[in-house]
Amino acid sequence: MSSKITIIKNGHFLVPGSDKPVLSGYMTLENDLITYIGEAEPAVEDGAQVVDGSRLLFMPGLVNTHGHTAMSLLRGYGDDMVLQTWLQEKMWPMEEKFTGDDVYWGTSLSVLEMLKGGTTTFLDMYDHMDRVAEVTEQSGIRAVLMRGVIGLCPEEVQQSKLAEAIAFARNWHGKADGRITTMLSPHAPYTCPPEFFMKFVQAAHDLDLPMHTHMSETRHEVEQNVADYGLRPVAHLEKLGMFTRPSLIAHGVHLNDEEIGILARHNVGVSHNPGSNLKLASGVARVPELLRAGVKVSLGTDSAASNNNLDMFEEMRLAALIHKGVSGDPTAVPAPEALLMATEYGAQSIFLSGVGRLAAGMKADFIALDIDQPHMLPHTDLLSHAVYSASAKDVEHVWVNGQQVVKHGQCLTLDEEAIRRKAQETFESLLKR
Ligand SMILES: N[C@@H](CCSC[C@H]1O[C@@H](n2cnc3c(=O)[nH]cnc32)[C@H](O)[C@@H]1O)C(=O)O
Ligand SMILES: [Zn+2]
Repeated sequence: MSSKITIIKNGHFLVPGSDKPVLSGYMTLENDLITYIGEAEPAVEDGAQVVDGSRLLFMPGLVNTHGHTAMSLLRGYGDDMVLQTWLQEKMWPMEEKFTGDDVYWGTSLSVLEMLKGGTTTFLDMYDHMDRVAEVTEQSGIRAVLMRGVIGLCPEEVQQSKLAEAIAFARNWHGKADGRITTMLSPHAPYTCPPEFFMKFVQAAHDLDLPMHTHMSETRHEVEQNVADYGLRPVAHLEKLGMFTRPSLIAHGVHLNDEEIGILARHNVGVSHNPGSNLKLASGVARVPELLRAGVKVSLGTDSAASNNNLDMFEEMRLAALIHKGVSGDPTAVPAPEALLMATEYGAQSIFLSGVGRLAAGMKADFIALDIDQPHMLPHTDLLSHAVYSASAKDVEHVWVNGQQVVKHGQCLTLDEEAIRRKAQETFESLLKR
């Protein structure tokens, strides 16, 4: 098969953390990989597709490291309540009715929103995961998928959920041209009893897979964990062996210094979800302290039912702003760090190598923003604009694994009209069931 070669000319490219964080020049792609990025014009081969990059800002695709995509169907269905009430009174009763088809359409809605908004990789912890994998295959997006498991049920049900999680992780790891990888994810220490949680740890060892869970999201959770097990959640999960596996925890809002030390020592990543944490009044995670301790902090939206959108630009901006406000230090989480959290650190924290940065040899997962709009001018510092001024609506083009999936704001891989109609119909039918 002949190679597909693309050259982007006269663009601006974001390379946070490098000597030239805003580079003006050229980028070339060959099939699924970036083969060159630099100021000098590379030789163009015959038959290469040429993209005019002027008026566009190219940056790595955003990596959303925590979410429950099908819950977009419940966007706006439970606002202004704390986590436990929101879960028990609003989310769980509705989710109990979700069929595979519902998850298919809810996930399609989310993936459409994410791709159009510049997210090229997402993590999903949910149910009916075969259908989530199906949407991932069709849409061209990259995903780290796992069957989330709540263990507040009889032992036989626990066992069958665990078996399902294992089968899913085994079947789909490396599928869709390598765009899908898998992990194992007990939902949370407060929904999975210790012996059950440990079965996931054992399975993760057997399958050599990383682990993911919700942890230390609310003060109530921490107090309850101490009351039930005599330990705060971090020490509890350490004791259950989770951190003997490569791990990522979602939220980590309520952590003391000792716990931050434990996470750093075991190289455990934290998916920071500022929008969801603010909306559910869970609190503000100690991100500057986590970063200072060397913990890999990435960004996630959580579901659209607690956010209420999947705009990773908003998450990046929130992360860059709230920690300044809370600490009184304007240098807390500066723009390049927020951008790294949304890209390179994100990829690393979900164990994807070769994703998250514009560099030769990396996967061609990148996006282009329209920088000709009033809120993106003048071009003082385009990296600053990407973090402090931009939003999902500015995304003009998106490539994943070398394939263009969004062109001039239109998704090329999904049937947008069908998704719009089905999302509305599905929500209405859920209300009647
Ligand atoms: N229904 C599954 C479990 C699904 S895992 C994903 C779960 O996470 C829940 N969820 C969504 N956001 C949050 C959050 O911020 N904290 C804790 N749980 C959440 C969501 O309602 C969903 O039930 C079972 O059979 O065991
Ligand atoms: Zn969650």
